[in-house]
Amino acid sequence: MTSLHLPTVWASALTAATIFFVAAISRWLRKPKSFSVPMVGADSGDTNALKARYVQEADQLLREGYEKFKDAIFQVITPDGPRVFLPRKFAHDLKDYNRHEASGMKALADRHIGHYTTIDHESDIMLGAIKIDLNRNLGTFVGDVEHEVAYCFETQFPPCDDWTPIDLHDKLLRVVAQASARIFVGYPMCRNEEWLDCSTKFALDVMTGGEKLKQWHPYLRPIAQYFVPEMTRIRGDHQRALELLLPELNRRLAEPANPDASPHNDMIQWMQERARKTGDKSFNNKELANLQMLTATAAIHTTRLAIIHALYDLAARPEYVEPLRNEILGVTKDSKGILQKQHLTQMKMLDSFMKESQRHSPPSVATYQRKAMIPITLSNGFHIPAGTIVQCNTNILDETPASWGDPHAFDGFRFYKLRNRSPDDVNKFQFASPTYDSMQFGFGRDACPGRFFASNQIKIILAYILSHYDIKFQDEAEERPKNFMFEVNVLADPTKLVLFKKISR
Ligand code: HEM
Repeated sequence: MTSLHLPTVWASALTAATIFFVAAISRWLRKPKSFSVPMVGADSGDTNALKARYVQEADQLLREGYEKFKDAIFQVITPDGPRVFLPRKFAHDLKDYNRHEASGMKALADRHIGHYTTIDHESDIMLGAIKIDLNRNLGTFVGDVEHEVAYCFETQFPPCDDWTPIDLHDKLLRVVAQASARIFVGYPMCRNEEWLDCSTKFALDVMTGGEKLKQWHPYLRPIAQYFVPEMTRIRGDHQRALELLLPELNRRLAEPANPDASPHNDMIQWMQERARKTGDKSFNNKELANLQMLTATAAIHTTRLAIIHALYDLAARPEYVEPLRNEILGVTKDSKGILQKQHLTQMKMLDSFMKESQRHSPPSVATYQRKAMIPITLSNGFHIPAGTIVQCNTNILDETPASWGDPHAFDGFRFYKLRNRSPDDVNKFQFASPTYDSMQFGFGRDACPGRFFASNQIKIILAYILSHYDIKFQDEAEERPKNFMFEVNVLADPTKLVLFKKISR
């Protein structure tokens, strides 16, 4: 017996020793390049402690940078080396460069070592389908999404006849994924369990796999990727997505051609039409499946997080429930509770609450990040060499304009009041309006193209919850749970449960 197992034991020991040895060399080989700007926390002199602080409390480091250096550019030590943070005003300089000169997508891809995690894939077809087709059709599928949301709550949520604890991270992942899939891949694919599983897990594999692979020196990553399980899964996810989509694509192919109108109005259709019109020869079913995964990755987790933040804010501030519920009932009263596009536009209090929630809990404290694809010189003379990633310090609440009121208070109807100030302000303060003072969706021509869709999805889901459930924390006096940071990303506390109870009618 023992002799039979010896080779296995030796092989495992050798593999472990090799991994340890290669990882040690990997750390030793890494020589971070510094920039000639002041560094936050330099006086502490403890580089490892600074790196750990960046991972767990980047928001505080950026605040320290803001307080110490105010209008000046500074750098922060991170596990990936020093990173340059620009005061928010430099977003004005950067927005004049096009996406091939200063790229948000490339910055994101680099962050998650997109060459390996497969997200370094910029596609005009995908961007066009989101920026143009999705936004143009927003009004037409409010009812479809609402229907899918209702179906999801009926099938995925417990009855909630009495107060029932709900893990929002888990349940809302399903609701958002399915409601988004209704528009991305259409019905009945949006109810395909395997598709939902594949399209939601892919993003998690990209995040986790990327972080694990980043521990290795770039020279070693081509080999190290085979030691990271998530990297293997990512390769499998693409194949699985294609296999799952194929029956749907073949079913559509077999349908009789309709020269007047396609029976489908979804992202599959828009992507295929764009490829046909542009004659893009590289577009095939495999590429379509990849683009669907990328779209889901950009859409689902961001939207889910915004809803969780809003529900935490609502559970901690129950005084907002009644006015919001009244607004929803009021705007839908003539349509027997069935939502239409104009109802979403009319939900101005809800829109304001969402925006205030996002102001306090943005997706990231540095939402404006760009990779310089060419050398760039900022208006103060600071030179950004090609290949460098810079980001703006976009979430310093003290920089809020004085006319917005107390910058640190949570005022759920802050933007509702601002919108009512004058006709010019009606659009400026909407949830989906990125401005210099409100960069949660980025800024300029490359600001998030999915923000209008996200705004609708969030409203539909929150309106459903407010109309069907009461919600509260276990301990009613409980404060809003503190957010967690992972580097510059702001995450909602994943341990917190919210109690739901069906409203009796
Ligand atoms: C609450 C939900 C969402 C938030 C907070 C969010 C946030 C962001 C941010 C901050 C950016 C970077 C913008 C910049 O650097 O200027 C971005 C880019 C992007 N988002 Fe979103 N997003 C959300 C939902 C969505 C949805 C639903 C989709 C797809 C339907 C989407 C697709 C994209 C794409 C494709 C980009 C890259 C745009 C480009 O580089 O031109 N996002 N998003």
